[in-house]
Amino acid sequence: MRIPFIKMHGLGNDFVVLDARENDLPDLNESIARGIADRHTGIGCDQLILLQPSDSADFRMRIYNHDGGEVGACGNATRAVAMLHGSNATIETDGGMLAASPRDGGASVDMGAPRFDWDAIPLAYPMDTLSMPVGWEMLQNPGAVNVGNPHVIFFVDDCDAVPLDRLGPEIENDPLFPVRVNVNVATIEDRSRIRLRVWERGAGLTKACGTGACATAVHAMRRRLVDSEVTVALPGGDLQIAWSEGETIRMTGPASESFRGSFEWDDYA
Ligand SMILES: N[C@H](CCC[C@H](N)C(=O)O)C(=O)O
Repeated sequence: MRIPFIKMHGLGNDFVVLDARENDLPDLNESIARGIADRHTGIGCDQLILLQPSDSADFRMRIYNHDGGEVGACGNATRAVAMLHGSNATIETDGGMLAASPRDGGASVDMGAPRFDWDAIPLAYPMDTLSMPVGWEMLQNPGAVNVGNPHVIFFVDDCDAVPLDRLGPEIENDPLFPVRVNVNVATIEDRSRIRLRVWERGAGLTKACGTGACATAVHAMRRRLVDSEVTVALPGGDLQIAWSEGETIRMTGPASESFRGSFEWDDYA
C-alpha cells in the first residue's frame, strides 16, 4: 500500500507527517515508527507525526519519537501541522488540548498550562520541582516542568560547554524519571533571552525542542530570572515564549515544509 507523507521541520527539528484525517492508514506501532524514522534505512526524522480525526477537536495529533515511543507533546510539530492545516485549529494530543493559529511562516500555539507537582512530571518520589536537590557533575539543582511531556531544566554559565551527548542519556534514563525525561541545559543571557540546548527523550540531541523552550522559559520565570515574555535561542533558531503564573503558555515561531513523497507501507510493517 503506497502511503503519502509530508517532510516538515521546526527550526531543524524534523518530522515525517502522515495525514490520516481524510483516509485511514494501517495501524502504526513502535517498530513501524522506528523504521520510518531511521535516517539510514527509512525516510528519517526526529519525530513521526500522525494526524487523525477527533471527536473533541479539529483533529488529533499523535507523536512518535525517533526510537518509536509514542509521547504526549511536540511543540515544533504543533506549529508545523498548524501551518499545514492552514487555519486556526484545536488539536487533541495525549498531553492535552492545544489551540494553534498559523502565522506568516509558522504558527502561534497555546500549549496549555504547565504542571509542577512531582507526580505530574512525573518523578519517582516527592521533591520540590522548583529546586531539586539532585545533580550530575556540573549539572546541579534543576527544575522540572510538565508541558504535556516531562522536562528537567539545568541553568549553567555556558550551555555550549556542557557534554550533553554524554550526560543527556544518563539523565534521560535515571530512575528518578519513571517515564524518562527531556534534558534541557540553558544559559540566561538577560531578562529577555535564554540560550538552550536539549537532549530529547527518545530522539537525542535535536536542533530545537519547542516543549523544551516552553518548559525552560516557564522554569526561569518561576525562579524570577526572566520577564514574562522571552526569546529562547536554540541551535536551530529562536522561539518566543510567553507565560504568567496561572496562565497557559504561548509559543510562537517558524515552521517549514521540506518536501512531499510516498513510501511502501509493507516495507516497514
Ligand atoms: N522528545 C519529546 C517529544 C518531542 C518534543 C520536541 N520535538 C518539541 O518540539 O517539543 C518527548 O519524548 O517528550
